[in-house]
Amino acid sequence: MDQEYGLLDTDEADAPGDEWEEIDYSDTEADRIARKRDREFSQFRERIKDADQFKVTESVFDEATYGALYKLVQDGHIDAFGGPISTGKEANVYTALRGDEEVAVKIYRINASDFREMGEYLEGDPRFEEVAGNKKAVVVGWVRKEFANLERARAAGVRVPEPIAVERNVLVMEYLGAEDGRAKRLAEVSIENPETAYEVVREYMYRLYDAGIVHGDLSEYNIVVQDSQLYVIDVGQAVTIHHPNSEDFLERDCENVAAFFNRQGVDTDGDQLLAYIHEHADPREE
Ligand SMILES: Nc1ncnc2c1ncn2[C@@H]1O[C@H](COP(=O)(O)OP(=O)(O)OP(=O)(O)O)[C@@H](O)[C@H]1O
Repeated sequence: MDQEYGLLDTDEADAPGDEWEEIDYSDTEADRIARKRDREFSQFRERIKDADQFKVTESVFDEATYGALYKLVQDGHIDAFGGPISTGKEANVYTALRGDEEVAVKIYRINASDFREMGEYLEGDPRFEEVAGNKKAVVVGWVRKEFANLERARAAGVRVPEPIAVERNVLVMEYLGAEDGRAKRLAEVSIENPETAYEVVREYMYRLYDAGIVHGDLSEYNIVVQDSQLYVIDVGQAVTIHHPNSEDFLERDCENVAAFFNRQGVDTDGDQLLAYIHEHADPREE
């Protein structure tokens, strides 16, 4: 790990001498605790704002995002921030430390997110019925959906990053790495045995569908390789089979995946892959 981490010490406000200046004896104990917490939070926010690794991507953070990061630090899910792994349209992904384990932190930008489109992906999902056309609620629902989809995919036997914590628009998950940084996307590596890789991805697609979900954006860009194993990422937009377009999404995923492996020399196409999944799966209806 040669990544630079900005260590976060949320106890800094406890430094000797710090707590005596502002004591007002008319305060209740609760007032004093609240003021101390406010002070610690603003110090935390200033440190994050000043941190070099966030300067390039500073537009990520609205006030409530600082609050979410602070909560994750206090709850012990993040101890130090590393650098950015990816700056996407809707979310940025950073490395961070949790104890001495490296984790990935995906931060959705409430303002930049195309929440109308996101809202469409929540449609028909019984787990997120209560999320209406409210932008913040949609983004927060989306992140919770990504967390829940990661859990469901894992339970179905699909390799995905282990979800660790979710707080408002921030998701903490297992970091997938290689010797020289983040794990490479399938599109970035030369595949030794495309036939086997195809069979693994086909099995993953079948298992997801059997568990009642469809990825909805599956391609060589959302499958990564760590230690010769394939992992599916970016399951935020994955829908349950209740979604009115779930079959169209499955068909599109099959087209994209089959086209990629076809270019690698595997004799397949979208129709064959779709037929395989339909033939083998008995989707769960919950
Ligand atoms: N858990 C992880 N471990 C390591 N790298 C990750 C992890 N999650 C995401 N990444 C990296 O960050 C990139 C973006 O992640 P992801 O696809 O989840 O976000 P996104 O904002 O939807 O991206 P995009 O806008 O490019 O579709 C991935 O292609 C991958 O390289």
